[in-house]
Amino acid sequence: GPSNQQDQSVYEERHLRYISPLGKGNFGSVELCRYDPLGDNTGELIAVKKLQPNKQSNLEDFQKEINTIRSLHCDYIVKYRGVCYSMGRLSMSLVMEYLPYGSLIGYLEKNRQLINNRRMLLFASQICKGLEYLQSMRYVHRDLAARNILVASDTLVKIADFGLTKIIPFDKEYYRVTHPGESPIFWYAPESITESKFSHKSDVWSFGVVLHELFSYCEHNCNPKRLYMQEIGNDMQGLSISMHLVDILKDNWRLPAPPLCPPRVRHLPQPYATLRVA
Ligand SMILES: CCS(=O)(=O)N1CC(CC#N)(n2cc(-c3nc(Nc4ccc(C(=O)OC(C)(C)C)cc4)nc4[nH]ccc34)cn2)C1
Repeated sequence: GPSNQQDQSVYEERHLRYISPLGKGNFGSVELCRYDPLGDNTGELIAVKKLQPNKQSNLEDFQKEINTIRSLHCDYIVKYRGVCYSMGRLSMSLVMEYLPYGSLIGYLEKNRQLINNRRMLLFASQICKGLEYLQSMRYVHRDLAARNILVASDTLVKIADFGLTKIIPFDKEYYRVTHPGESPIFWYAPESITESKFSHKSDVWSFGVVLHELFSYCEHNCNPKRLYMQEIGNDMQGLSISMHLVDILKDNWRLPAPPLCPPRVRHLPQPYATLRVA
């Protein structure tokens, strides 16, 4: 690969210094490491994603995730750095840029007082531009949520975690998933719940839920899951949660605008109102 360390593409495991855990999911986990070939602690900090050594997480999906993130070059999408092979265990890890401020959820909860509407709209526009870039590459993210948005600085956020991302076939407008798996249904558009159909439009729906999280400052007592369950809980009749959710959405119930949401965001101008958002 290119000479300087920044564009490194293969990282040698022997120079990787584990520092701390950064995040965890069903099939993978992300760790903070320092890549320190000189052994003098001057190496760069990197985020390393490993597969959980359980049976379900399969290497093929991880390989697809690596190929996806490697093909993305956008200021509003977390950057691929390279891969690290661990021969002994015949497995590999994904090396990415380390975003020091962590997930958007923790950042909003911690810095709530300091963040005004102007900054909130800046973050929203950056996520929107990241999504626009993904759509220009025919990718559907399928897991757009505040938990998967990372904070690079006080004025920059990036879309991360491409574990569920799919490419829309050239002759279709949507991607149909065969195995719904662990679905984040409270961020899903109705057609994704009922027909496992994912498209640029369903990503826009999820972006609407992310806007709700943003203007709720990711407060856990008004997160989308809790608000939807409160609404559904009132008429639980044995149907599955997802069927109840689709019912209230088809009855045009929507997440209530967060109390602190500015009027111009609360009431989108008419043309945008047709943009189905959560
Ligand atoms: C879903 C399966 S998953 O396991 O693959 N996985 C979880 C996932 C969700 C998303 N997105 N994730 C990505 C990162 C991540 N974090 C960072 N920085 C930081 C910096 C600070 C902190 C922090 O203060 O944390 C504590 C716990 C509050 C001390 C956390 C993270 N930089 C990154 N660069 C590339 C990825 C990446 C973490 N979790 C993707």
